[in-house]
Amino acid sequence: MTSIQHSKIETEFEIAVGRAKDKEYPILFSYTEILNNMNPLSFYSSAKQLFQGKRFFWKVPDDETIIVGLGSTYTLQTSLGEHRFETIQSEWNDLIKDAHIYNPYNVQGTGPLIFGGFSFDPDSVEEPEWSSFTNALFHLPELMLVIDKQSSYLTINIRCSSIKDKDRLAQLLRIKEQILSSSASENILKVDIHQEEEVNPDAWKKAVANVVRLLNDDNEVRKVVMARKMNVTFNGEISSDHVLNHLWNEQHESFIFALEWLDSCFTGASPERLVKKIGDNILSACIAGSIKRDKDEKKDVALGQALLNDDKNRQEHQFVVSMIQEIMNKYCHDLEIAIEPTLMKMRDIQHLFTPVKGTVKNKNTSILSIAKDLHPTPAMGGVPTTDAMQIIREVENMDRGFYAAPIGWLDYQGNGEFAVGIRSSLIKGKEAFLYAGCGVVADSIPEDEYFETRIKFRPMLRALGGKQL
Ligand SMILES: C=C(O[C@H]1C=CC=C(C(=O)O)[C@@H]1O)C(=O)O
Repeated sequence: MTSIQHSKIETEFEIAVGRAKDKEYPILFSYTEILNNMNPLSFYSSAKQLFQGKRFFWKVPDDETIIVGLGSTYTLQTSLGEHRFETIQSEWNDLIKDAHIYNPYNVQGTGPLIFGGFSFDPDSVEEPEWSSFTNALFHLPELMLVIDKQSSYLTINIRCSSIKDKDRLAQLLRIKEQILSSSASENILKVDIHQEEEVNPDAWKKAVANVVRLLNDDNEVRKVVMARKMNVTFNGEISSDHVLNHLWNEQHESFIFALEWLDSCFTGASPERLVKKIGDNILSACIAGSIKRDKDEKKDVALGQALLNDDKNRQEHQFVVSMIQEIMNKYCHDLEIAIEPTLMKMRDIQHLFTPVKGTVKNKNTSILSIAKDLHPTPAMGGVPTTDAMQIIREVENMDRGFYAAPIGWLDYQGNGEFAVGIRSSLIKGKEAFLYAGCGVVADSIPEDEYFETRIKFRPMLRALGGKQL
């Protein structure tokens, strides 16, 4: 940054401090500038010692938007389950209400933005690995890189109350210079797997069989998504840096995310967008119904055709379409939902996919309201939702934590995007906890569902250096 730009940021900072003094409470100062090209993984890794525990990474399919955050000038969180979406929205509104924002670029993601996620079920019994995560957790980063269609932008955020906070600004500017001049990237797996363990697979298959029985006996409950866990231990501390590198190299079609919090990192490569809101435009996606891939192209096409024509998978998928359609109709006009699903092909698996598009009826609708109403879709919970959630609590015997729940960002202009945190794991010290689930309906076969979840573990397991299941 040149000295002229330095003085510009200082001038803007002083305006923010002046406002904080007038208001007699801290004010958010946010300053965005354009950068020369910056490798997002280097950005994530380069100031690791300073920011570890408070970093995030977000990349959408085909690399169109990448957002990387370092540090947290403010952490928004709530341990309460009730009103957690509203709590985050109102805290965020309070933060940006009087903010002093310098952002001359009309580019998605630039300017102040919070990144984070929610737990799947606030009423589930907490397991120790998730103890530091609350029911909603978002970072407002101190330094943030946004890459949008090849251009890079840097946003600095500071909550300031007096001119003394200029020291933090000076520090962040120094750190920024160091980051921009370094080319740190940690792409080599430095630790080895000590042990890989699928947690109680036989008990899980029995639980699936019990749920299938229940679905056949009960006229009300139609679908329950059942998930299971793998525990992987390493001979050293595992870091999200190299895991992200692997995911990026291998999962181009996915949303790649990492949310660090203290000693843990929730990370994954999800195919599934929950909701995106840019201006008045809303996007969502119905993804449910799965089959494996085959290296032989002809066999792969045949598998895809079999999936498209399979009644059980079409039923699983239709539950998701109906629910998302109902919710989106509440918020949107001009709703467009394809009549027939198509195939979404990922490296390890293919899914039935129906895209959803609409225009928001009320300009002031918060993306968090839509996310709240959509969560959990029948691709993550079941039908009807309340019964399915209760069954999951009773039979799954596991704390899903942030797995299968909304993860993503929202900005100061009401834009944002959330995916569902599947194909994911929680990394903590020398351990990683991997999660995978599948839709169980009346004619599900437990052994097939078990095999499907094995496939769904693969992207994460490979990124961690594990043996192919
Ligand atoms: C719950 C998961 O997948 C969901 C998303 C796509 C397809 C699914 C299925 O075919 O069952 C699941 O509903 C998971 O990957 O852990």
